[in-house]
Amino acid sequence: MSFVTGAAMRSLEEAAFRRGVSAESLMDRAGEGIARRLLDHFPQPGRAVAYIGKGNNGGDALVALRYLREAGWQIALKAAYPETEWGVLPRRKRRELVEELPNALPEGSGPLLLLDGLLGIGARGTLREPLARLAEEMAWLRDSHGAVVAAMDLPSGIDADSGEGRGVVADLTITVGVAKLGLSTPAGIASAGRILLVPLGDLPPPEGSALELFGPDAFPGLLSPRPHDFHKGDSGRIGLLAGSPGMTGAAVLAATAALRAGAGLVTLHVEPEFLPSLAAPMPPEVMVKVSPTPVTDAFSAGHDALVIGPGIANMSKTGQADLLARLAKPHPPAVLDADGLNFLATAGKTALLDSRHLITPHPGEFRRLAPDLAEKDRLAAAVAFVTRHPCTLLLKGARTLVAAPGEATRFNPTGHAGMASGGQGDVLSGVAGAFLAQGMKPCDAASLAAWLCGRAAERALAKGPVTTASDTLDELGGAMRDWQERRR
Ligand SMILES: NC(=O)C1=CN([C@@H]2O[C@H](COP(=O)(O)OP(=O)(O)OC[C@H]3O[C@@H](n4cnc5c(N)ncnc54)[C@H](O)[C@@H]3O)[C@@H](O)[C@H]2O)[C@@H](O)CC1
Ligand SMILES: [K+]
Repeated sequence: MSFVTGAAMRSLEEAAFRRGVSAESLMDRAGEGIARRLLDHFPQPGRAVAYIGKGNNGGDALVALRYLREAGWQIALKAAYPETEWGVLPRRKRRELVEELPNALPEGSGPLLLLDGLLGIGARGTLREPLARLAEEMAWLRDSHGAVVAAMDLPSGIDADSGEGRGVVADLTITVGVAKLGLSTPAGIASAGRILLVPLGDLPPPEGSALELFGPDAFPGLLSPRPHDFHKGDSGRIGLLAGSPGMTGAAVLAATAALRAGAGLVTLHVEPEFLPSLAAPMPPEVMVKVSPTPVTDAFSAGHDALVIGPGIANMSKTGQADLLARLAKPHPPAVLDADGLNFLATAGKTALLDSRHLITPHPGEFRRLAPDLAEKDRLAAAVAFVTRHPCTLLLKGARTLVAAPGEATRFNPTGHAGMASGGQGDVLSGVAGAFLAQGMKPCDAASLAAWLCGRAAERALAKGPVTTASDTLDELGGAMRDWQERRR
């Protein structure tokens, strides 16, 4: 699913109108789809307040409100203008709600959800009164009452193309038809929160987009159920070069993540002096192979994929030299993370990266690999990097990007700021390694790993606002189910 400008979205709508589709039927399906996404996220009924302007964006919120009420939610309406000033469709959608709606916060328990229907793609310039006052009220309820803001189509007041503009800051943005380009920019990312898409058959995304919103709707079948005669040889063997004294946790997290993502066999290769600290904390399912040359062993053991880098800062100099030499020769597909990438950068060997390599740098590691690209915007930098070095790049940051030669760059919508903590990258590299070992294309393995880790961290929000890497691990299985059920 691609990203489009506001003008391209209008063209898609107009093409649908020419085919005889009515604006009202689009709105009905948009509002219903938005409500379904919300009910997936909030299975327990709570309180929902729609904040609306006079345009069709408010119509989407009114339709969604009706479905929420049917699901047992208490509802209320805060309208910026008298009903006589609204557009035709929002007025009609208001009448379909029939009863008078309170304009005060509903009593009761459960989540307090604010549906931001002030402005959609019709927004021009800074949010003006009386909408600005309602946006401030939403921000106040979010900051001081734990309210969750769900933006209809895009956060009100931001520009659909650039994401610029001060307006509503949402926790989730449920975008209709095709995701708006402004949601993918740094400014848009800061306003949108989690992006969810309501695809509409009558608004098909244009072909050949440079940036795609990654998710189960766009990539069905990546995690199909296993056939009944599946055995562990089919699920992939991973060789892991990870961990060192003082950094054993990185190896444990990567190994456990690989197993939880379905790897059949995980073997950790270690030097004899690292064995005492690394063997003890490993889960019992992990094989530990000791040798004076763990790098050589890992590369020649017949593994289906390698995961290299989490916590290997203290690897011996001979080990590092061996690693760089091995990476330049034929070998199974490999995830390169953390110190694995730092060794490459320090040795000036970034040029050896090619299609066998899936690299997972955070912005600091990326800067070391390509200092000249660091000042470019993230999308341009990612594309320039894989054009220069034909590998798969998973670039972490506020919204992970996955770029690979010949592929549209993928934008991962899952995850949240509460997962900004050590160890999450180790989990990600283990999950990506498991999918590589199962024969998945590197850009699919990378995107799916990013989606699942982010989704797992979202599930962990039930425990509290901060998500540790162990919390993410605990929720990986549930995230895989969410993907298979295409509910998120
Ligand atoms: N057109 C369609 O067929 C569909 C539209 N849909 C929804 O409709 C939205 C677009 O609706 P509209 O075109 O009615 O536009 P909006 O609902 O985004 O708002 C337009 C109104 O906002 C006012 N306005 C613009 N900028 C303002 C600012 N900075 N401060 C205060 N007021 C401002 C305008 O004067 C106008 O009255 C989409 O984003 C989507 O949510 C969906 O229902 C799907 C179908
Ligand atoms: K909105």
